[in-house]
Amino acid sequence: MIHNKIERIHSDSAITCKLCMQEMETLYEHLAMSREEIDLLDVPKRSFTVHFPVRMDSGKVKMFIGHRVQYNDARGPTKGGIRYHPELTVEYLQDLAFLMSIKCALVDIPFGGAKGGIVANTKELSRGELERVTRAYIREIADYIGPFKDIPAPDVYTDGQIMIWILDEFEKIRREHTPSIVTGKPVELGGSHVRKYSTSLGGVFILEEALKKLEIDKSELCVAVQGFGKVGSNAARILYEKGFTICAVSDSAGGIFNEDGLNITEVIDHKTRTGSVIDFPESQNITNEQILALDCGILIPAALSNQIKRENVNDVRAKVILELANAPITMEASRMLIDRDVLLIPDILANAGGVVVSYFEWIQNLSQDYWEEEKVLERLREKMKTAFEKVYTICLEQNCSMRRAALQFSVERILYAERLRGNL
Ligand SMILES: NC(=O)c1ccc[n+]([C@@H]2O[C@H](COP(=O)([O-])OP(=O)(O)OC[C@H]3O[C@@H](n4cnc5c(N)ncnc54)[C@H](O)[C@@H]3O)[C@@H](O)[C@H]2O)c1
Repeated sequence: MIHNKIERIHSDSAITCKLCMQEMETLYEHLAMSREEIDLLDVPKRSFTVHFPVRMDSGKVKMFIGHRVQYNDARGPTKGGIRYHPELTVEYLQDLAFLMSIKCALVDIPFGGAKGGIVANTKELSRGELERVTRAYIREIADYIGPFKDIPAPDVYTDGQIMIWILDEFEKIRREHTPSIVTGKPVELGGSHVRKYSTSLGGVFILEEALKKLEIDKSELCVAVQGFGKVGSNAARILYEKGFTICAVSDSAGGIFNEDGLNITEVIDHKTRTGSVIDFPESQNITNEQILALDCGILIPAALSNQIKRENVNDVRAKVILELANAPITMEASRMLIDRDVLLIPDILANAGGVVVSYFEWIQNLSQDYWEEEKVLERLREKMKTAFEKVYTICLEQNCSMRRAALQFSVERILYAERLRGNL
């Protein structure tokens, strides 16, 4: 079950990459980029594969494959997750690392993009094997990572515990404490407050900015959230606490609707008790197709990719869509929504809050000055607000979609850094 979910999230990122790569090709033409500029952006700076033996619980030794891609470091050390997946390929990691470069530039944090991982099915590893595989991988790549070279983070099927094994192995090799080598650590060992809900909160800040631009008061619209996992439930909770009316939420079993609003604190309790949001008292059960078609004003897809497509796009009635999931809307459906003047806030902007708080964790580790939750919140708000302003301005000036504006803005920032360095 868990593994199926991981497969889906893995393929979600593949779809995001594909969509962005398609959009990039039209962007190259739009910006009339030179051959040198395209060539420089087209390839990762460093991309490598390591092979290493690990002793399994059976006593036998098994060979594993690991990859790491450091895409573009013009703006700073590279940053990106480590995922464990049986179908991981270096080509796919290159696309993901490129997207990380774009996201970091978009929210103006001084990092380039990276991505890496191990070809492994974690379902088939014991905890001890998982630890030995992680440590062996880090020994192989230790010369190429570091707080000012490349900083890993959690991704699909890796978590805070794995980050701590990475930290510990790296510190053993270096023989000194280096908490800034990795982000996504538990707060007790150098992690940052807010990290657990940073993606959702970053998206909420962006949504608030969008509503200001549209001169819409939160009391005028209600919100529907598709997906009630880490990202969706935190987004619903934060919006509810801020006084938004959340009229519908859903998970893989289905959704619930109450036009007067749901008490999200109680919905979270109900889901913890029963395993799903459905059958919540004082609400009507609906399907996942129906939630997308509600007359809700604000729609937040926070589940899987490809949820809104040609077949159902005409049913969508929201005025604002915040893409917290990766690639929840196909390119064709996106165009149709934009033609209908729906404000579509793209995933690369809407869900960038996670990497911003990773950056804050890195700063706190380097300075050994740990921030209160309030300070993290304020600084996250500032970063997201600034990124939104820049993207929205381009969008208005060039009459283009927010996705195009976001990609354009990031690419121009990266190319500018390359020019300053004399690489162009
Ligand atoms: N976790 C992060 O920080 C992060 C960052 C960036 C992007 N994302 C993206 O956000 C999305 C959600 O990630 P998450 O970490 O919350 O995952 P999660 O596994 O915690 O939650 C996924 C939720 O979607 C629900 N779901 C599954 N199938 C569904 C369906 N057909 N209809 C409606 N709901 C369905 C599940 O029941 C669950 O509630 C993914 O696209 C992920 O790539 C997550």
